Amino acid sequence: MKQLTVELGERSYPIWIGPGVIEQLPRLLEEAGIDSGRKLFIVTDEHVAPLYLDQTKSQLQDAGYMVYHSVVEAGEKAKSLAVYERVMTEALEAGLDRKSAFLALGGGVVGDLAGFAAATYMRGVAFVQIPTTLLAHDSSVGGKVAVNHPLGKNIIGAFHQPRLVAYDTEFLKTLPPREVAAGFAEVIKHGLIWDETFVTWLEQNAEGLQRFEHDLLQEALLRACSVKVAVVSEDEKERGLRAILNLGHTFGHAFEALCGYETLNHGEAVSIGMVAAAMLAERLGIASGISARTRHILEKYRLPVMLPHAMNADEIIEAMRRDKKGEGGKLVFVLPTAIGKVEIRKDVAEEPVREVLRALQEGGES
Ligand SMILES: NC(=O)c1ccc[n+]([C@@H]2O[C@H](COP(=O)([O-])OP(=O)(O)OC[C@H]3O[C@@H](n4cnc5c(N)ncnc54)[C@H](O)[C@@H]3O)[C@@H](O)[C@H]2O)c1
Ligand SMILES: O=C(O)C(=O)C[C@@H](O)[C@H](O)[C@H](O)COP(=O)(O)O
Ligand SMILES: [Zn+2]
Repeated sequence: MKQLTVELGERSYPIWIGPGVIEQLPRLLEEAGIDSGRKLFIVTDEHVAPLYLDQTKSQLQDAGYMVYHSVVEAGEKAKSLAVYERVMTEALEAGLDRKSAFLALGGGVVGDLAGFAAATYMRGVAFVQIPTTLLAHDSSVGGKVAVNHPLGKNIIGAFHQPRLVAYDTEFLKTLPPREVAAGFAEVIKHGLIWDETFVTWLEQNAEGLQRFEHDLLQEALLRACSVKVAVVSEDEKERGLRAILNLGHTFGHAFEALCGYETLNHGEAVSIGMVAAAMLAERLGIASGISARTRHILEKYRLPVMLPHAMNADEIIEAMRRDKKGEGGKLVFVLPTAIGKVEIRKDVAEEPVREVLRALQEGGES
């Protein structure tokens, strides 16, 4: 197993990646200062629970922890205030105190939800990420935790860093193909914002990576997580640099919200959003020839590059004006200037954005 470290002074923490990490969990918890004898509260979802909850729970119980759990519905709908309230009720009923810890066993939905519960339970308790999706190489690192509001993605949230990320890559073997593709959207994003050589490597190894060939998968996760680690270690609370991790997300979050968090999953919405960002950059004259390559790599990973059905442009723009990166309702985008390089553009005019939205629904551009 390999280790990366998020460097945040006294809140620094390790990310352990590899097959069999879960068997080391009790030791890793001890090393993170979460001693046996404490109460642990695992939040997981209805797909992950039958696969990995018993195994995880019994290892922790054998090591002397008192373990409780909550199983939430699968999918984005669980990132809601209603589900958050239920999780809090169950944690209170289990008698969790300030020395207890929340463990997120699942994908980004469970990670964001459990993390927000941990950030707010008795004003904040310890939190551990045990990611089970490919996409969660991104969501489990960096401490952004949140639930959604019908009017906006991740609007109710906090920054609350985990004490530890324990990423057992064996868990990925049961992921459905659609979720594998969604995970690659954020892997590709980490290349597009930071490192053209990583993008080229992802293009060259697309088949082997999608078959989850061990060495390739390990390398992809380490390279993608390293980008996230570098950015978060420099700008934990998104005062500046961290916003680059939002490539494709101004568009993507609006698409997700307007689908009622149903038709498109996060990775798919970000995929279309990254194509939109590349097209917008070309229209604004800050990049050329990048949208075709962006579209091409995403298609290689079986990701959508067009909106699946008609969406109202006024509503998309209204949702984008509520994006957390913006001030005073201005349209703010992370835009590529080349493959591997991005910049943040504040106060983008509406017309080029509308043109891009039209092209995304009508057949795109060559
Ligand atoms: N906090 C962050 O920095 C950050 C970063 C990226 C994304 N996110 C958030 O993450 C969420 C998306 O995460 P996701 O794509 O992991 O979605 P998810 O958590 O909904 O998981 C996707 C699906 O896969 C199932 N699943 C999970 N692990 C499995 C496994 N090992 N085997 C079989 N099925 C499994 C789940 O039950 C679910 O149906 C979004 O809400 C997004 O906003 C947060
Ligand atoms: O960690 C970050 O910062 C990111 O932007 C990573 C994104 O992939 C992720 O979807 C994040 O939750 C978006 O954050 P938000 O602040 O735009 O809600
Ligand atoms: Zn994302």
